[in-house]
Amino acid sequence: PGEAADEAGETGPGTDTQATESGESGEEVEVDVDVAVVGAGLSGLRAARRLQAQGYSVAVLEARDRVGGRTVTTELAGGALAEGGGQWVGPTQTAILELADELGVETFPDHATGDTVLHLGGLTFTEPGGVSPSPETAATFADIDSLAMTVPLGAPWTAPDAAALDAITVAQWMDSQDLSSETQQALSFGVGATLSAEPGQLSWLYFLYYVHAAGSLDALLEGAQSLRLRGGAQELSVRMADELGPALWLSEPVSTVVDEGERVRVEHPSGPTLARRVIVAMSPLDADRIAFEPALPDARAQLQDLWVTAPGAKAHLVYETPFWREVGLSGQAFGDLPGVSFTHDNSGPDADDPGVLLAFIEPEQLPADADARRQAVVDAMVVYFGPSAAAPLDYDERDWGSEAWTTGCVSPLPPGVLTGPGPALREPVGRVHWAGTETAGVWTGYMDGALRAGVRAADEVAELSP
Ligand SMILES: Cc1cc2nc3c(=O)[nH]c(=O)nc-3n(C[C@H](O)[C@H](O)[C@H](O)COP(=O)(O)OP(=O)(O)OC[C@H]3O[C@@H](n4cnc5c(N)ncnc54)[C@H](O)[C@@H]3O)c2cc1C
Ligand SMILES: [Mg+2]
Repeated sequence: PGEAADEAGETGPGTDTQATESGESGEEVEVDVDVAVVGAGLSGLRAARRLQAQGYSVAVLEARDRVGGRTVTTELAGGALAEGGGQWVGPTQTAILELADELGVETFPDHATGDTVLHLGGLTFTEPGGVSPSPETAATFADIDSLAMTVPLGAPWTAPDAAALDAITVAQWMDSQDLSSETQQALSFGVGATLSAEPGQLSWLYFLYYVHAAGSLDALLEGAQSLRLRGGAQELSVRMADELGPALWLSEPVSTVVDEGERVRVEHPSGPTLARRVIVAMSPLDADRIAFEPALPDARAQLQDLWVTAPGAKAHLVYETPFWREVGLSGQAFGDLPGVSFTHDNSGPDADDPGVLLAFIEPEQLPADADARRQAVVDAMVVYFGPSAAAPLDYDERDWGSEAWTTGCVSPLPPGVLTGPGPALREPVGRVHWAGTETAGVWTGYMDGALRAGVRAADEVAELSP
């Protein structure tokens, strides 16, 4: 980037001052910034941070009035925090651990010691946490790990037998094996916990790709949930945003991206922003709500049309203390109560922090009225943890199914997508590049993958010296 580009970075988009540099054809091309990044989730912010550090001018355009995308932290009574979106990290998620370190955000161990509450068919009982799987389950998981390693990171469509693996669901694969019901349940639980899907919905190839991207099934089901971030996961985005300064534009939904050949015109309420290149940093389904001119190539358009995301919702209940710990409970409960099937201890790291119970809820199974829904969640907590749960100091709910700018949390792809238009996932279209956790080869679907994708997209753009 030249000096002119740096100047444009100081003034930001939508101003009269424009940088002028030679375009590829030798003609002068006017732009506001070198790179426009659409979306201020972890991926877009990471890309912008990297480009800015290398001297490129950037403008980050975010639809919401906040940064963080699928991570959002809300302060509740007593200073308790609700983690409305992504929250857990693990020891092999080095991209996020390194960034947290760089930004001064500490990690702390997730609390999961103690007995688990099970409530099934009207009966409540407890089970020691950390029960080890049967030898058969362990052997099946090891087989799945080996098969997953044959699926190339970032290019699952090139796996040997990709077409056959992508033609069946996880359920069909399970049926083809001679698995005990315990192993089937363990795998079904894993599919539900990681991708909010039933085994009958999910492509077998996609699941193997997800396992390889995480390193192993154990990394996916255990490791990925072992640490949390002090101050909440959104803090990473808030700190990256602080450093970006005026290059960040909130409440600026991008409606249209016009590739004019030597520059891109990005339309948003106080735009347009003119950039040499654009990084669209969101899931393919969210990107599908932006109009692209000229029209996207067939494969990319088809990918966006076929992409699937699963909604998800979390409720947080604040108590004076984590009272369940005193009676040896972990705060984890699994049960068949409608709409509240899983809970977790989401208290803060310090001894005097209030107690926080997180409930993964299914809003469609709960009353539509907000007060009645809250009461139903509280009632479920009483069933799981006793009368001490009856009067929370505070309550927070986040339903991603009703958020304007996010279609869903994770992407449970059905058969046929990866081996269909899959290769269009990361393929730049003219001057438009793609980030977002869905494009990550390592830890795809996770916050760590979002950061890796941001770095990769930034390097892709820098390599072309925009
Ligand atoms: C409930 C839930 C629980 C999760 N749990 C975990 C977990 O424990 N650990 C983990 O690692 N991951 C978890 N995840 C996944 C993790 O949050 C995501 O992988 C990650 O945050 C994605 O980051 P991203 O930047 O790729 O996308 P996003 O965060 O989705 O960012 C996209 C951004 O683009 C913006 N945008 C959309 N459309 C436009 C437009 N037209 N113009 C401008 N801006 C636009 C959006 O507002 C958003 O800010 C969870 C997600 C959810 C929802
Ligand atoms: Mg479309």
